[in-house]
Amino acid sequence: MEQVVSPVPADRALAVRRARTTDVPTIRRLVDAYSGDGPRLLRKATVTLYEDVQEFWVAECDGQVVGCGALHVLWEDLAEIRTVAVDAERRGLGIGHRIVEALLATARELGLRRVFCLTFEVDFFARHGFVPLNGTPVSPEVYAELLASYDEGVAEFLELEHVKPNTLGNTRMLLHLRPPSDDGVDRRER
Ligand SMILES: CC(=O)SCCNC(=O)CCNC(=O)[C@H](O)C(C)(C)COP(=O)(O)OP(=O)(O)OC[C@H]1O[C@@H](n2cnc3c(N)ncnc32)[C@H](O)[C@@H]1OP(=O)(O)O
Repeated sequence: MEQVVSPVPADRALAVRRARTTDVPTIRRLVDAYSGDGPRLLRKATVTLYEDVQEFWVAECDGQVVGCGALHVLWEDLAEIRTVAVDAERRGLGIGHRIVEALLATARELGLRRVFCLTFEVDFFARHGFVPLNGTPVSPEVYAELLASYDEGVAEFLELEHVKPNTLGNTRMLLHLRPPSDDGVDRRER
């Protein structure tokens, strides 16, 4: 069930918008900052970031990109939030929560019902209603279809043996989204 997270104070000039190709070098730096030793983010080739740019949202503060996050659709009703990162000097200001809110709004627009994430930041995602889960929340038929994906994140979602070293210590989490009501007002479950 989704939960409402406190907004960033109004005095901060923060905009969360869809990423552009010109943001990729900054996204590259944000990903690199957290994908080294004790990796918190999956390493990504720059070409993959360009290929996936339409999945990304960025947070811009006073004209500077200071955070990013992506929503990767896995199946008809299911997506994954991935690659959420905030500049080390701007952490703890509510930017990460704003990015996740934008990704969840996108998930609802797409008609998705469930959002998965794999993370060390359990409390952060729990604030949005994500709960830990075991296993892979898809039917055996969908599991078999997902095996056809070349995406490494999908391999992590499927808990395939060759990517298990990437995911050690991470928690698998799932959020059930409530669809927007017919009158257009999105009433969140609490
Ligand atoms: C699925 C995945 O992508 S997993 C990978 C997650 N990313 C990483 O691990 C990379 C390294 N970590 C980061 O980049 C960041 O710390 C993130 C993305 C996890 C969080 O981003 P931040 O901008 O620091 O988070 P944000 O400030 O929104 O919230 C963190 C805490 O700051 C505090 N905070 C301070 N000021 C504020 C504010 N104005 N509004 C909201 N929260 C605030 C809160 O205590 C909040 O804690 P809460 O979760 O209990 O609400």
